[in-house]
Amino acid sequence: MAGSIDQSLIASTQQLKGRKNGGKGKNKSSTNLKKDRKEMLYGILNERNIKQIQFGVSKRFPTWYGSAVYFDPETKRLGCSESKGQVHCGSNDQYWLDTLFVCEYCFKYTDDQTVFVAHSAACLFQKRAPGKIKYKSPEYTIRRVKGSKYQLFCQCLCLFTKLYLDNKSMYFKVDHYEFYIVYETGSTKPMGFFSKDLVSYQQNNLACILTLPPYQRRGLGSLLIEFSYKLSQLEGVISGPEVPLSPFGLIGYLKYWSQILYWHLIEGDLAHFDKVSLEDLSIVTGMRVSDIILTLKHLNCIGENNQIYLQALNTWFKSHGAKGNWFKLQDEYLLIDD
Ligand SMILES: CC(=O)SCCNC(=O)CCNC(=O)[C@H](O)C(C)(C)COP(=O)(O)OP(=O)(O)OC[C@H]1O[C@@H](n2cnc3c(N)ncnc32)[C@H](O)[C@@H]1OP(=O)(O)O
Repeated sequence: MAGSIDQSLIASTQQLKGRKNGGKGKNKSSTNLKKDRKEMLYGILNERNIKQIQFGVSKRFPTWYGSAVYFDPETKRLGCSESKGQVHCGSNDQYWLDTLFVCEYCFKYTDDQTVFVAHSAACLFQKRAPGKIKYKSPEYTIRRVKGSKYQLFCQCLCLFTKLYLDNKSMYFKVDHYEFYIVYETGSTKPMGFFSKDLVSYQQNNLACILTLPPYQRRGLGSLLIEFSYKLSQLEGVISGPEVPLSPFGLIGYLKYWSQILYWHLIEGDLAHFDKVSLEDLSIVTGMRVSDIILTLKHLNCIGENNQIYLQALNTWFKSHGAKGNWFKLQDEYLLIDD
């Protein structure tokens, strides 16, 4: 049964590769052909085409964005066109599919509920999550999953992510990425992740981050961002996320960066300095100077000549009541030995 889910994915991957390597489009102008290819490759769609996700047996939620990558472009059917699943909407309808069933352990997908139920009961990742534990507190565990080792898992995760993130489009070439996946300690259900490009020329510490919709606004995004900085600091690099950030990415990062800057300037190691430069802040926090400036501007705490207004920073923090609970990550639970 699980094999049927695999076939679905593999079929759509092959179709995509076929397009990338030449496609068909015999009578189309080269501009249209280029546009078609790009859309196929990145799954770009202007509107949502899958109405909702059945995630595991008990969670159901809407998609945020469309993605063509799951589908055969001609039939708009999932993966290969032999699917016996749902009747797909007509070409005038917004939705190509009403419900995509996604395994909450491995992210394999199908449009056939029977296949899904059988797979859910047998999924190997339900018993044992992939990858190596890099952080384990009583509350949360973060595992590093190498794209080169768990290719299908990472590809399925990337495909799923596209439904919640418009501006990132890496699905199949996962070999050069590592994925850091957060679980509740003792559970094998992924709650969120970030990916990291192993050959990032900009030395980004994070390529893409997603907290799965049922688990958002619990501090997991902040935990993962903090972990990404911990990794880059251990590597001895000043770093930050790949840009552009999505609107939610920007909100999340600004909140995290504001807290970090506040802590270092008001409570931490820089609190007793008379004068602090942006470079000092960058060294201490591991943040890029550009991200520090962006954050201080957002907080209205930076003047001409990059002078930092500590009083304004204090006022901002008092009004936002974010005292205490500065760091979500606890160093004693880190398991980073390689
Ligand atoms: C480099 C990149 O990858 S950019 C792409 C970022 N990813 C995405 O846009 C994918 C879809 N979005 C998400 O997955 C999530 O919204 C994330 C990853 C951005 C944040 O994940 P979460 O686990 O919800 O973050 P967390 O709970 O730590 O929230 C951090 C802060 O972000 C802000 N925030 C997060 N979600 C929202 C929201 N829906 N509305 C308003 N503010 C929000 C809040 O300030 C929040 O703090 P608070 O809850 O104390 O007020």
